[in-house]
Amino acid sequence: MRIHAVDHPLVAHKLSTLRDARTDSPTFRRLADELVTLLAYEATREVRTDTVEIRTPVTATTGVRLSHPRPLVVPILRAGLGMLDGMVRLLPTAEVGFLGMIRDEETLQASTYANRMPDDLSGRQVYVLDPMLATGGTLVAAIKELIRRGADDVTAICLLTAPEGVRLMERELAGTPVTVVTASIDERLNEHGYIVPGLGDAGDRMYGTAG
Ligand SMILES: O=P(O)(O)OC[C@H]1O[C@H](OP(=O)(O)OP(=O)(O)O)[C@H](O)[C@@H]1O
Ligand SMILES: O=c1cc[nH]c(=O)[nH]1
Ligand SMILES: [Mg+2]
Repeated sequence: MRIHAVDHPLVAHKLSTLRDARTDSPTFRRLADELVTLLAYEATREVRTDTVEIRTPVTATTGVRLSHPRPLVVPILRAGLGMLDGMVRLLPTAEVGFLGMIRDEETLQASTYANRMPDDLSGRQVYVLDPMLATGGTLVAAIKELIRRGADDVTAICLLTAPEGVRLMERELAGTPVTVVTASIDERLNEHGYIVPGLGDAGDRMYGTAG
């Protein structure tokens, strides 16, 4: 497993406003959308392409186009849904699958309540969207399911990650073709499993359901 923390002033600027407890839901959604597009630029660096012949108004030349089969984008509901538009803006021809997962607030164990993805992912590049990698339970379970279905190249885009979650991913997904692209590796988890300094509950902040 590889992890890549994107070091860019625009990412840091947008992330700081996203973290701010005073940022309202509409602004939070807009910033999450903008951030995922910036992270997706890095995350798609190795998207598969084919060489094609093209003709400009001046001459014949070669170009590239995205390979078939098309990449699959999988947002993890709820909060990952807020990253989908920003991702498909860069990959408009991608296919989209859905995983609904929820973390128990007491045990911090993740469970799956919705699963709508192609059964056979053999030879597919997959991009998983989840803003928060905290304990790592959610993302490890999601990626194991993708690999079980045959995915041979998985990239997770997470706005924030915690070192504890990164370590779980490294342990559970050792030797698998998985990359995590993130805007930040934060300090730690608190006693409730929240990322510190973090941004709170991403789903609640995105959809205005906190409190
Ligand atoms: O790394 P973990 O410890 O598993 O935690 C991360 C998960 O927690 C949040 O989802 P949540 O369960 O709050 O669901 P929601 O998106 O519907 O709010 C977040 O969006 C991740 O999916
Ligand atoms: O800090 C955290 C941890 C898990 N899920 C969130 O939404 N936020
Ligand atoms: Mg939540």
